[in-house]
Amino acid sequence: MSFRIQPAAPARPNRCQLFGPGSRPAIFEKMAASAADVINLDLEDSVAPSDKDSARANIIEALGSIDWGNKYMSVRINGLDTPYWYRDVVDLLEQADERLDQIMIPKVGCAEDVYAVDALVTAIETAKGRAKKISFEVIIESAAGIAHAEEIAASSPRLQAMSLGAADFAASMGMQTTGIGGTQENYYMQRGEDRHWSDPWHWAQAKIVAACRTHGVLPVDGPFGDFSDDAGFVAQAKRSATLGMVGKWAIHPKQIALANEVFTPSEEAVSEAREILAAMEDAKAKGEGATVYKGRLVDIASIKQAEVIVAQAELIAAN
Ligand SMILES: CC(=O)SCCNC(=O)CCNC(=O)[C@H](O)C(C)(C)COP(=O)(O)OP(=O)(O)OC[C@H]1O[C@@H](n2cnc3c(N)ncnc32)[C@H](O)[C@@H]1OP(=O)(O)O
Ligand SMILES: O=CC(=O)O
Ligand SMILES: [Mg+2]
Repeated sequence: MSFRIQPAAPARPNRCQLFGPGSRPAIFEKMAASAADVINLDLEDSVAPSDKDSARANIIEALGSIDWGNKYMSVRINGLDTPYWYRDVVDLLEQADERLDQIMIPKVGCAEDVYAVDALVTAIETAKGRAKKISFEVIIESAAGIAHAEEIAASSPRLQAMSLGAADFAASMGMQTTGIGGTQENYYMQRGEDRHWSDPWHWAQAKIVAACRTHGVLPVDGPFGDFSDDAGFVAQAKRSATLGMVGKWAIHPKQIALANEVFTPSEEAVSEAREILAAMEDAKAKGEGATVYKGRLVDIASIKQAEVIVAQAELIAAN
């Protein structure tokens, strides 16, 4: 470890973030009754410009009137390049009750984008005497966002999570696809007759995970648009979990259980992790730093790997 210790990310479950348009209040009760850890009520791209004002009012009303249980409540505001975002922040902070936990800032391109929202939020919180300091999450979904991922991850003590937004990201990068996440037909390796599909999102996800882990922020995988393709969703989620992401968005209720399952360590993984910790305790008692577990090397680094899995399982069990 560097002399600078890696900060811990917020200790709350974030396996699934369920999205719903703020202009569709009929689904809010269903969102509240779902098994998602985080609820994202949307004011941005799922809301038509003519519905922005009513969607804002719907969300403010619903935050106060619906029983959201222990869900972490986030509202996605409009981007800083629009005329809507300041009104989103002002109305939410002035009118929404303390049930609002977080604001999601989309299309963040640099640390100053977060700074601008932080300044406005801080002024309103102080003026209104709001007891709870709200947190932020950001979406990396542009060329500038991914280029500046690390400075964005360090941009504000309010920042708790960072998602990859595959749809806008693809558009900003000029990628030849209209798919939202998942396998891309033309992204493959060919050897003779054999074709293997590669993962075009991998490098951006890895960059986001590194930026987040450096600064104690939760890395999250964004939307998977084809909600008829469960196997594709699960494969994408498993790749994200393997890379270190803690959760994934659901843009349809059927994706919630899939995300929860992938981002909850299996009983098998947890018991293996506990066995590794026990094997390393035995090794330590014998004055050894390395030993053999099921025919493979485990050493002091294995303790840290196993602890990641046990800590994830304990966090989920406690919530
Ligand atoms: C690229 C991005 O920015 S992604 C993030 C922004 N996008 C969004 O927020 C979109 C969120 N999702 C949706 O709006 C909707 O799920 C849609 C438009 C994709 C599909 O909606 P529908 O056509 O109603 O889907 P469908 O008929 O399969 O719904 C099945 C049931 O789930 C409900 N449902 C649909 N979406 C949601 C949701 N997001 N949350 C909770 N319940 C929902 C429906 O009301 C329906 O309930 P019922 O069985 O009681 O009638
Ligand atoms: O906002 C999400 C995206 O994929 O774009
Ligand atoms: Mg987007």
